[in-house]
Amino acid sequence: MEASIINGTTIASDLRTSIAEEALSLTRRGTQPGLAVILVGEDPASVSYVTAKEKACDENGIYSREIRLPGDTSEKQLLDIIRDLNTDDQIHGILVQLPLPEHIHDEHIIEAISPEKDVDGFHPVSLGRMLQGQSTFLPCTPHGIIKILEAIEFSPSGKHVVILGRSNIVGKPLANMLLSKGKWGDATVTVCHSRTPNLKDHTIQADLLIAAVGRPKLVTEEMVKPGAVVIDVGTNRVPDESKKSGFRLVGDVDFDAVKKKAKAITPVPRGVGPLTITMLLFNTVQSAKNTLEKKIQSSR
Ligand SMILES: Nc1nc(=O)c2c([nH]1)NC[C@@H]1CN(c3ccc(C(=O)N[C@@H](CCC(=O)O)C(=O)O)cc3)C=[N+]21
Repeated sequence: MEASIINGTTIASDLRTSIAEEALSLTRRGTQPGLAVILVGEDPASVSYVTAKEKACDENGIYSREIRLPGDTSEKQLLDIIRDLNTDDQIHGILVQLPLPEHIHDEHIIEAISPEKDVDGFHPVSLGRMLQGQSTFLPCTPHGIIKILEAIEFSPSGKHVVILGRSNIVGKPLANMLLSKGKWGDATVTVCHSRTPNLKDHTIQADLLIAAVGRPKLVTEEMVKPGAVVIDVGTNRVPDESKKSGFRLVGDVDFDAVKKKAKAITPVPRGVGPLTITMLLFNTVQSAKNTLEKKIQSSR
């Protein structure tokens, strides 16, 4: 039997309905959630992601402020802008689109964002809180993957999950979430990476296989256990002359072959991507809620 194709767009739009309701309710109470998106340079992929994030804000009643800076912006200039946003009452979330130009250190920028506005969940404070199971902003892509698992009613508890990729934004935080105690954790987790020999020996054991490495068709049919759930986080742009844009988006999984073997699989596009943006909206609304809560506390 062929795998069911998980529709990320549908799952995302269901979640966005309640996010938009919360945003409206906060707005009525005088605190419209606001997101600042900073883009340095003109990388076409980054430009299109940033545009998608702003559109999603508009559609769900979240104020968005786009800050586009030239590619030769200095680290100091960028840090000054972040410091202003940290104390800006209209802004509850700050997102600096990665990757940044070579001359800017990602870590310096991420650490300058107030953890209270770190809606990407990349700040060391956010990651530390997550590691200890404290409440915090969860990184959007791993959190989105958990939402997909909830939607398809796949509980990772007691299952063997194999993650391909050890990035700070997907592989590492996701491994931690699936490992943590509770319904959407309690998994046995294996993390593989570019130095793992014999990948297939690991992937073939996976009840849940998650590919987040950025290599088209890395995951082939023979690497997948029959009946596994496969989540494809890859967003690789490959040249395609038949497209107006000149490229096509593909994941890390050989979709057409693997769908014959898996129980369920996410496509690219319209798989994980829409959930990533949704969880960014979720965190921004949560941050506005925290702000309002503090306002109420201090006026008592
Ligand atoms: N500070 C920061 N935070 C991020 O969250 C962040 C980042 N930097 N840098 C780049 C990556 C990538 N990323 C995506 C978000 C949405 C889609 C998405 O919605 N994709 C659509 C299609 C998009 C298209 O067609 O171009 C889909 O898969 O259906 C993809 C990728 C967020 N990132």
